[in-house]
Amino acid sequence: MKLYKGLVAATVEALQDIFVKNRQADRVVEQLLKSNKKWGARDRAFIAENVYEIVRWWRLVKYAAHVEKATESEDFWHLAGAWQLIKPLQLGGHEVLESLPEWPEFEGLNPQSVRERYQEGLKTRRIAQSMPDWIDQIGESEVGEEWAAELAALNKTAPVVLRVNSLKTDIATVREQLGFDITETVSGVPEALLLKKRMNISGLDSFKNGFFEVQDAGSQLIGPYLDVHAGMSVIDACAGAGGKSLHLAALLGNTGSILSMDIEHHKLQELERRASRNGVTNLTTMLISSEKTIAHLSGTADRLLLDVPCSGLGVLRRNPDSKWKLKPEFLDKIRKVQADILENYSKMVKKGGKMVYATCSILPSESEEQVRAFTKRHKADWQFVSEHRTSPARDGFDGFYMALLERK
Ligand SMILES: C[S@@+](CC[C@H](N)C(=O)[O-])C[C@H]1O[C@@H](n2cnc3c(N)ncnc32)[C@H](O)[C@@H]1O
Repeated sequence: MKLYKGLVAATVEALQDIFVKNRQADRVVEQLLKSNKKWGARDRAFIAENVYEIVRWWRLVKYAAHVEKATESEDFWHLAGAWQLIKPLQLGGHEVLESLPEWPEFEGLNPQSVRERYQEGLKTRRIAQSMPDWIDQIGESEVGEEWAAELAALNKTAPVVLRVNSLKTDIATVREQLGFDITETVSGVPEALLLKKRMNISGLDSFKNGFFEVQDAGSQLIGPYLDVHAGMSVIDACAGAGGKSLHLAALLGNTGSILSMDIEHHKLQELERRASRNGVTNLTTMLISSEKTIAHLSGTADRLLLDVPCSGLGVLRRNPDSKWKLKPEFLDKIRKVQADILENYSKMVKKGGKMVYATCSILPSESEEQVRAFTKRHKADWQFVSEHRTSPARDGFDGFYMALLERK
C-alpha cells in the first residue's frame, strides 16, 4: 500500500482540528472533503476512514506511538504514522506496512516499537478498547456484566440504516431503486433498510425526493413505541433536527398534528427543510424560549415524546469523538436537565394520554433510574407501562432506551 503525503497531511490537519480546536469530527471531515473537490473517491474514503478510526482508537494509538499528550504537529504525524502500522492488526483487511515512508515528519517513529507497544496496550481493557478511565468505571458499575460486550460493540463501525418514508413510497420501491443486492431488510423494524455498501446518499435523487432518511434501526423503534393513532395531537418536545418527528408524521399518515419543539432554533430550521422534503404536512415547529412556552401547552397532547439530551454513550459507534469530549461534570448536569424535563414537560399530556421518555445512552442513571424516580414521585397520576432497550452488542443497533408511561 502506497501512502500519499497529501492525504496523510489532510488526516493530520483534521485530527488537530478535532483534538486541539475541539471541533466535531463529522463536521471537520465533511468540510475537509467539501473544500478539496479534486480528491477522488478513494482519497475521500482514505481520509474519512483514517480520521474516524484514529479518533475511535485514540488512546490505543497514542499508547502505541508513545505520545502522552498530542499538542504539536509532530505528535499528530506520529499518531497518523503509527495508525498506518497497526491498522492491519486492529481492523484486518489492510495490507501490512513493513516500514513507513522516509518523511521527516515520521522521524523518530520506530515501526518495531510501535507494534510492540500496540501488543502491550491490548492487555489492558481501557487501552485496548480505547476508553477514558472514568467512562469505563461508570459503565462497569452501572451496566455490570454486559459492559465489556457493549464496550466492544460500541467500537465497531456503525452500519448505515435508512428509514423508508411511507408518506411517499415503500420498501420494495426503494430497494428496487438502490439495488436489492446492496440493501437488506431489518428484522422487527418494518421501515428499515440496511445498506451493505457505503454510498453518497445525499446525492441520490431518491433521497432528494424524500423517499428515505438515514436513521439507525434502534432509533426507528422509538416512534412506534409512542402508540400514535390517526388524528392525534402529538408533541415532540426535544425534536432537534427531527429524525423522530418525521417518523411520527409518517406513522400518523399526515393526519392529526405534530408540534416539534426544541431550545435550538437552527435545529428546528433544519427540521422544517427535512419535513418539506419528506412531504410532511401535519407538523409545526415551536422554539422553547422560556418555561411559559411549556406551561401554555398544559394538558394538550394525546402523545408526548421526550427524546431528552443525554451523554450519547449509546451512539459512540457514530460519534467516537464524544468519548474524548464528554466530561463527568456534563453527565451530572445532564441528568438534572433530564429530570427537570420529565417533571415539567410531562404536564403537557392530557389525562389518559401517553408519553415516551427516550435516551441514546446505555447508562441506567440517565434512563431506567430517571423513569423510576419520576413514577415514584407521581404515583397518583402516572402509570409505568413498559420499557425497552436496544443494544449494540445484542442486536447490532445503537444503544437506545425507551419507556412508555400513561397519565391517569
Ligand atoms: C437527543 S437530541 C434529539 C434528537 C431528535 N429527537 C431526533 O430524533 O433527531 C436532544 C435534543 O434536546 C434538545 N434540548 C436540550 N435541552 C432541552 C430542553 N431543556 N428542552 C427541550 N429540548 C432540549 C437539544 O437541542 C437536542 O436537539
